[in-house]
Amino acid sequence: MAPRSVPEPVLIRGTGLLGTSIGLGLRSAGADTYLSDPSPSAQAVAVDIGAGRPFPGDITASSAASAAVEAGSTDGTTTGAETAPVPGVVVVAAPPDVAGQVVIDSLVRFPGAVVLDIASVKGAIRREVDAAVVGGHLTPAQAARYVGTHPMAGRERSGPVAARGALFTAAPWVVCAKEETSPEAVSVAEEIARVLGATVHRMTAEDHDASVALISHLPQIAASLVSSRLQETPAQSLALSGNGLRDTTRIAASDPQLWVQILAANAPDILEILYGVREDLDRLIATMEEPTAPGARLDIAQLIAEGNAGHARIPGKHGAPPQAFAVVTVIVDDTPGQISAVLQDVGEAGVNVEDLRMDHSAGHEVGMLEISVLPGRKQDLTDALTAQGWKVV
Ligand SMILES: NC(=O)c1ccc[n+]([C@@H]2O[C@H](COP(=O)([O-])OP(=O)(O)OC[C@H]3O[C@@H](n4cnc5c(N)ncnc54)[C@H](O)[C@@H]3O)[C@@H](O)[C@H]2O)c1
Ligand SMILES: O=C(O)C(=O)C[C@]1(C(=O)O)C=C[C@@H](O)C=C1
Repeated sequence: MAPRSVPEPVLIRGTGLLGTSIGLGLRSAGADTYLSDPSPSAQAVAVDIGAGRPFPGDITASSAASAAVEAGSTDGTTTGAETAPVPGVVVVAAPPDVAGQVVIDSLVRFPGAVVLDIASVKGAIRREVDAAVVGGHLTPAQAARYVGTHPMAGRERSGPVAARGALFTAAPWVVCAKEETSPEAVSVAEEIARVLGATVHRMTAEDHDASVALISHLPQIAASLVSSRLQETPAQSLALSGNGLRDTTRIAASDPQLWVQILAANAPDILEILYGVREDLDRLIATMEEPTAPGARLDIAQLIAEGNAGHARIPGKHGAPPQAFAVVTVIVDDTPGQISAVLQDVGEAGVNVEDLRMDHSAGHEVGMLEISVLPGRKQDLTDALTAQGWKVV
């Protein structure tokens, strides 16, 4: 059964982490999805995972591999003889540096379809589409079917194997329409975001790019800079790693290929922020060079306090104001079935899990399951789990 106001079928161009996650989410909402990727293996994995059917015919780069698929000589799922369906929506989930071209190609190739992209930087693609109109490659009516969007959810891994249908649940999803954008295209883009469980935020491409420079691109740079210090670190130092390091470096594992495109496409906005960071860093270095000088400790305290103030402004779950959840930490054996057994008991105690994370301490065969709950429920949960024989710390 099709979700309300998402015209089917939905064609997803680019079946990596994001495209496959969108396919999985839409499929579980009952939508009919087709998949296309110039990498035959990325497309085949996405199909196998259940994100949709292969789109018949070759709409990717005219590579030998895709020609072979058209001739029906690979896995047999696609043949040149099959009639290509007419998509109602095209979701472009290709890397940022080709997303603009794939958007333009989709607007021309599929005359009735709403076309949206989900690339991490919006201004550059908007400018490519506008330039195609000025250059006569697109009509204004074709360009009006395009909506730039950006789900603020992802992972530090790429490719379809890392995909999750629930990736977008409760995440912000930015929709960047222009005055000329057709209202139908905007409502289709917003409905897709909602069907996938996200919360829609409307803004201009310029405001979006300035925002993500700070809330997404700076954190990536910071994680990479911190982690790059670890390259020559002796193993005995790394063995002491705790949550401080893990919390600040998870996204340092991200794909360099993707991030070189994101950072290059948003360089002016990122630079503004980096200048500010450089000032703070210079101030800290000067202070640390003479840590006992009068005022030095106050300077350090101020820097940490400024961090406290900024951190306190990060919104909480579902975009709500930050809320301090209480954490109940349970020690579990590092064996299959332990986490589900704890969660079963949490459910039976009638306590809602607001957040969940698992930590392993180096060299120990146990894990620490951190269950975030509303502060008023902490004691109830601690008592209930202790009564069930769990070790709560
Ligand atoms: N990774 C994240 O956390 C994240 C979050 C939000 C948005 N995005 C955006 O989503 C898009 C995809 O990122 P990803 O993380 O899924 O990357 P990915 O590397 O996992 O997947 C990209 C896929 O696009 C395919 N591709 C390459 N050229 C193509 C073309 N011309 N036409 C169609 N497909 C093509 C690749 O073969 C690959 O399978 C990017 O624009 C990225 O900025 C990423
Ligand atoms: O959490 C992650 O691993 C992400 O990659 C998420 C994240 C982000 O910065 O929030 C990264 C880049 C995307 O454009 C959108 C989302």
